[in-house]
Amino acid sequence: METSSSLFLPIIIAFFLFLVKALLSKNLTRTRKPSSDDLPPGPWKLPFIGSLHHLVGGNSHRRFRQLAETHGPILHLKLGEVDLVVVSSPELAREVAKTRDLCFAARPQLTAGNILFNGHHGIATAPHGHYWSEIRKLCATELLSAKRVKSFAPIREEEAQNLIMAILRKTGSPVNLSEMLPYYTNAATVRAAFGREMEEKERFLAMMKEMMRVCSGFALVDLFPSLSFLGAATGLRRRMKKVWKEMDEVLEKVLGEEGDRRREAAGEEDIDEGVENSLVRILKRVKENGEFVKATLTRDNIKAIIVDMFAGGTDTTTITIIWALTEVLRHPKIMHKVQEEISKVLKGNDIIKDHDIQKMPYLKNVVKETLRMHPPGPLLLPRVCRETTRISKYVIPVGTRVIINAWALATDPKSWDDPESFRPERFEESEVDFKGTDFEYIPFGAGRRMCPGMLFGLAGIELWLGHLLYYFDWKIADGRNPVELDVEEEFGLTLNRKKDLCLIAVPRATLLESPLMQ
Ligand code: HEM
Repeated sequence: METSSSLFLPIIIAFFLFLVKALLSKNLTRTRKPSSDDLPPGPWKLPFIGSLHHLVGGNSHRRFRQLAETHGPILHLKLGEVDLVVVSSPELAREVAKTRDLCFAARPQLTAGNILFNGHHGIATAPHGHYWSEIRKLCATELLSAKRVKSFAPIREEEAQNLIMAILRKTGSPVNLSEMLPYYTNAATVRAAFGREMEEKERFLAMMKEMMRVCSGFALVDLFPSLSFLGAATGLRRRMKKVWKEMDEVLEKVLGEEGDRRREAAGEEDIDEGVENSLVRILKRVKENGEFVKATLTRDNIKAIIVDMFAGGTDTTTITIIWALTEVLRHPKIMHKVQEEISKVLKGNDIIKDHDIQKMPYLKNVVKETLRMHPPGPLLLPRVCRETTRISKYVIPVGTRVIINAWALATDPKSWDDPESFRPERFEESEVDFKGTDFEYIPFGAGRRMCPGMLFGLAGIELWLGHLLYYFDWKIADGRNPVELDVEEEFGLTLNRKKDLCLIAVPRATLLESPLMQ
């Protein structure tokens, strides 16, 4: 949700379009009044835009926390025509994502979801129902299961080594890690999804980027659904259709090639294991064999699922590594402790393997602490109330969008000692985990809609971060001390570091003397 001051121009345009429409029809419709006095409290609202002005001038997770400090841990806001409830305490988050999970298991149906993939859903935007529960089951048992994630270990290791060698080639000059990292994290996802490198990888990744850009914008039409012409007036529909057309072309080609390769391989004893194990192959098998009992899996669904894996997985992975690296560089003692831990585990064998990571609890706690302070999805993904219900003593009308401010929960002094300090050791002293049962810490969400890609994401983050910390020391390009790195944020679809992370890599003996150099 974009909340910069640039929000106002589209609002003003929308306001005038609204007036014109109302005057032409001579039927000035009133904004629906709250259905009951029992709605949660919230800040004062203006006609037409509702509470939108309260979100200007800051990232929304921080604005919501400020509003919660004044009005309490459950807030009601009106964003244009849309009712929004934001919860900011572990007890209320538990009510939404556990006690009344079924009531809040739907996602809002937004313009993007209806245009991209011809309205055929992947996972994240799929309405709660048979299709969604079948695909979630498939994620748990096959697509993103622990066994499948483990089977991708060689891909992760190879891409991690490719990343290290690419950085090594730039020794002495600044490396923009915010630009370089996605290339390798995406390459690993491409290989997991399609079973091999992709001919049109550059084009596909550029399309993914454009798709994320189009979707992260402020979609006015989604806040004023009665003014459906806004989608055309703001050019959003046209941009979405254009992106989808190109993305569809690339995906059609990949799916077609995959079929050709299988036909060629039929009869051969050695069918390529990577292709056999790929996410696309599993999905095509499920489609061909009609393995979904209560729903149909279409070709467009397959494309949407693959795009969801990229959209849900690559940005979140890269951002977490960038934040972890930033925090570790700001805390040299932590850096030293991680390097020592990795050395100890490797015992002179200087190539980090996926399975080594399980013996590195401190590195894992660095990642945990990063996800506490800098969750890539600080507000999780929005849910929609499927039937009128209550949270605490307040009425939540059907159709209300509900957001859990996971960042506020994870930085609340009532739950955390010294929450603003980066201290991985706090997880040595506590049992709190991110598996969706400790509601003060839910960076992957909780309940039925919890992230199905947690294991896949963590496996990459831990391995790549381990590589970056073990094989290099780092300096800031402008000569400042790394402890001075800033932690300024920018929130679009995900919570990014505002400035790109540009560093100079200094290869350590661990790299120069390692088998990677042979
Ligand atoms: C650091 C890594 C990641 C983080 C922090 C993260 C976080 C999240 C969060 C907060 C949600 C919403 C949960 C809710 O509403 O309760 C989510 C949903 C989702 N994530 Fe992730 N994610 C990560 C990696 C991945 C990866 C690697 C994939 C796939 C390969 C993935 C695929 C998805 C999908 C498909 C959903 C939608 C689930 C649904 O609506 O049923 N995520 N993720």
